[in-house]
Amino acid sequence: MAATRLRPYIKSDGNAMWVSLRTPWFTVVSDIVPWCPLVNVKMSTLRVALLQLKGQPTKQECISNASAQIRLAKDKGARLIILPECFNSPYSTAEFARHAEEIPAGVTSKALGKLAAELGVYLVGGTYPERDGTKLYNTCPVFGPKGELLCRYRKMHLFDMDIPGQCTFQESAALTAGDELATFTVGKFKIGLGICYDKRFPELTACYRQLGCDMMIFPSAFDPYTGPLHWDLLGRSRALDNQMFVALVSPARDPTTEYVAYGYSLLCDPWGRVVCRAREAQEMIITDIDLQLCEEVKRQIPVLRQKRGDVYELVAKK
Ligand SMILES: NC(=O)CCC(=O)C(=O)O
Repeated sequence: MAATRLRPYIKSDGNAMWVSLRTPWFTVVSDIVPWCPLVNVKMSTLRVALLQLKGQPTKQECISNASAQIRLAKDKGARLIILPECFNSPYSTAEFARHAEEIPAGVTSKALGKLAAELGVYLVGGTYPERDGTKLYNTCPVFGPKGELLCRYRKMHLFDMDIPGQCTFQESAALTAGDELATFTVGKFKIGLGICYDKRFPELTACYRQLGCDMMIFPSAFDPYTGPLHWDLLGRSRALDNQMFVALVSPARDPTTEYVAYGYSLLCDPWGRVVCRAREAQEMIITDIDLQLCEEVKRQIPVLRQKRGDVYELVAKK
């Protein structure tokens, strides 16, 4: 029997399927090839995994734990996989220098790049302390499916907070602040990067919106004191203001560490809804996000188009 020649067909609900080349566009349903791997894969969707990882005693163990979870995420079909802030070292100003490494020459970048290439995924490497000459940064690298470093984002707003008796942290005592936005694309998705405290600065996410991003990713290690009040609120606000998806990815909560991270990693949609959320322990949350939702919300509530550029303006200087 002669092999059937196929072409992709996108249904009105956005789902894609293969159909015979001979099939007229309007009679497609009767001619579906049932075993086709494209069936039920929406061209506008992206499967995202948020890995809420538990810290481990050594850097090598952190990398091994992350690698095992990344493999699991790939098995579940994730194309974009996100790790938390400071996933391979303690979140501590006293420890940053000891754990810092060059990016992408260091051991963590090499391991993540190799794994991204082996699995063919986009891997947002959470953050780890980066050494560049005499300077240290809190940096989020992104590796593409060929293992290449797609971009890096250096935390721009350093976490200097002092709530006596609750949380005192001075990241600026140990680190230099970055001053560049960083974006990458996965299919049709343009994605912007920030790190934890950065989400308190609405202008930053708005700048990414101006660049055309439909998703923001914030590897984070939020404090358990501010977490219950501000974590959801900030994620949802950035999503709603900018009509985009927002992923907040935390380490698992571990009460035995000096700095305790909040946990509760979550993903918000352009309506400002929390789509899925982890609890406190190590956990993977995985979901499909759909670009059409951004388009729909932008059409239905056109706040982005209705900004009054004649009265006020947001200017990205870099
Ligand atoms: N890692 C961070 O930047 C923590 C930010 C935080 O806890 C906050 O309340 O903001």
